[in-house]
Amino acid sequence: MDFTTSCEDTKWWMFILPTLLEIPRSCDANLLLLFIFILFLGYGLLNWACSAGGPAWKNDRHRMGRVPIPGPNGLPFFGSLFSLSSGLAHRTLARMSLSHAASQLMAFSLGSTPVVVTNDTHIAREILTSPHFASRPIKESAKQLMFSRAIGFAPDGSHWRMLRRIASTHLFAPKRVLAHQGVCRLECAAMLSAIGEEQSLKGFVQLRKHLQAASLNSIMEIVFGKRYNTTKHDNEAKELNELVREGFELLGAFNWSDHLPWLKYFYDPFCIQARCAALVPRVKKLVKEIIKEHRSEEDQYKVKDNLDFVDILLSLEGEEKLDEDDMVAVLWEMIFRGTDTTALLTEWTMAELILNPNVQSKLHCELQNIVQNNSCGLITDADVAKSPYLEAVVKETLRLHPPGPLLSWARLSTADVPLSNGMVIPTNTTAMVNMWAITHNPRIWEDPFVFRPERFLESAGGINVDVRGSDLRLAPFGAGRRVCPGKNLGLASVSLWVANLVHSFEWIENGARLVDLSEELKLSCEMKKPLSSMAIPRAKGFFLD
Ligand code: HEM
Repeated sequence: MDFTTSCEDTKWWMFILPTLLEIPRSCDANLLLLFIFILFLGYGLLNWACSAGGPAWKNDRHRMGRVPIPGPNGLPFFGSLFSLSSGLAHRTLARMSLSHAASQLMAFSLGSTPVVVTNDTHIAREILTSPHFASRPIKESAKQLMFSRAIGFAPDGSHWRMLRRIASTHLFAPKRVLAHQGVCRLECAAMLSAIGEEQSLKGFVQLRKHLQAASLNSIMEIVFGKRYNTTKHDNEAKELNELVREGFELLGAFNWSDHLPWLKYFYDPFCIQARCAALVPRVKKLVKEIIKEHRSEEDQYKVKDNLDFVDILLSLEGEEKLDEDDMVAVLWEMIFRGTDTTALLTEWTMAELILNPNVQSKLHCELQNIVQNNSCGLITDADVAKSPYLEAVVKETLRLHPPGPLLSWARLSTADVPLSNGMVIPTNTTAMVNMWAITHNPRIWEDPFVFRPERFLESAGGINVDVRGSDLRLAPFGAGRRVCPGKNLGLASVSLWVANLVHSFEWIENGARLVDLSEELKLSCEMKKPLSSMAIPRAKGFFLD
């Protein structure tokens, strides 16, 4: 059936509708309103009925290429909003793609937002590396929380390129990541000590809060040059913790009015606008205070050898010089992005190691062999680099539990983009890559739901996959020019922490609270039930100094 013709053929009804309804000239306001409503409804129903992909794909936008993009119609006006506003969107989308035979590309509507999603490595590469997908759609909360001025949401252009260059050179370059490892090691030692204490006091450990404290402290030291004691009563640390948590909640919340713009005048169930408006002045106050402290030591950053990111931003000259609000946005984003992902990836890894004690013992053995002659007790970055099994364990966790199953932040097309499969993604379309569906595809990964690090060990017949964006079978950090700039820092921190956690303790399932791998999708995908486990010290005392 040709939908185009049927659509055009039916539209003439809208023009004779008033005659059919025989509206008298003197109709009262109520009748007029009813008439407008019927017209609106009729128009919505027509658009919905005629477009694969739902109401946002009206005017046959899904048919712009040689091959039309398949997808569900969803509901009139709302499209697939109800299916995707809660729960695990990556799993729902994977199911929807399957039922519409749309694994290469599926079109759907989130209210008035046209969206495509792919589960295919080739199409994913085309989207992620296309210069016409180098911008992102921005949520209202992200805009209000100043993220449009920072790297993650800044539109493709000279400002974004400059920010990225500054961050890549001064924060994420391999030399800088190596320099940051001293900080991560310090935080790691403090974390091990706190874990040992909790185990001896309670007989079990709730790991998440230790990981969150370690990652927040590390990133604070790298970015602000400040070390907080989040476990003690430090008011600034408490305030910072609250700001980060509130920000996560606001950015992670599904905001209906992002997709139904008219709704913001009537309905804001999570009070997102009001909460953002209350959060921004608190963030500005805290970050500006830190900038002020750095300014008062201005001549020092010219002679300090280990500069933090505030020092770097303050030292910029000429066209690179940022105004204070831009600096606040960039610094705030780094704290934000650097805290959550590393902590939750470490938690997932430890959960898998507890459920797979044979993998944990094998990893422990390898680490033991590496650090035989190491007297300091802690595993160092140099040791980590010698452990292929550790690398395989982290990769396997990234495959089974990618922290951003839909690559966290989507992309936006800035032109009509023809794909190699004959489909065309029209301009102004939100594009997502379902990395979770790719990493669980049985045609790509044997036994995709089984935790088996050996699949990444060449010595055991496995494959060597680069997770940094060049191989789309496993690209948890995205790919292309907007690939995660913090990937090396993230991987280095997670590897160091996992190595030390396993080297210092034997992790055993807590009989009273079994490990539950249920997911919860917020800004990132985390364990729904925080991990609780027994951590039995392997050697007495060294981490309690
Ligand atoms: C395990 C750790 C991490 C994971 C899994 C992760 C994942 C991601 C993903 C999937 C993206 C989107 C990429 C794309 O669109 O192609 C991203 C972007 C980004 N990430 Fe990460 N990330 C991690 C750690 C970090 C860290 C430690 C930082 C900074 C301290 C960071 C900063 C950023 C920034 C600034 C962007 C936006 C880049 C842009 O739009 O140009 N990430 N990350």
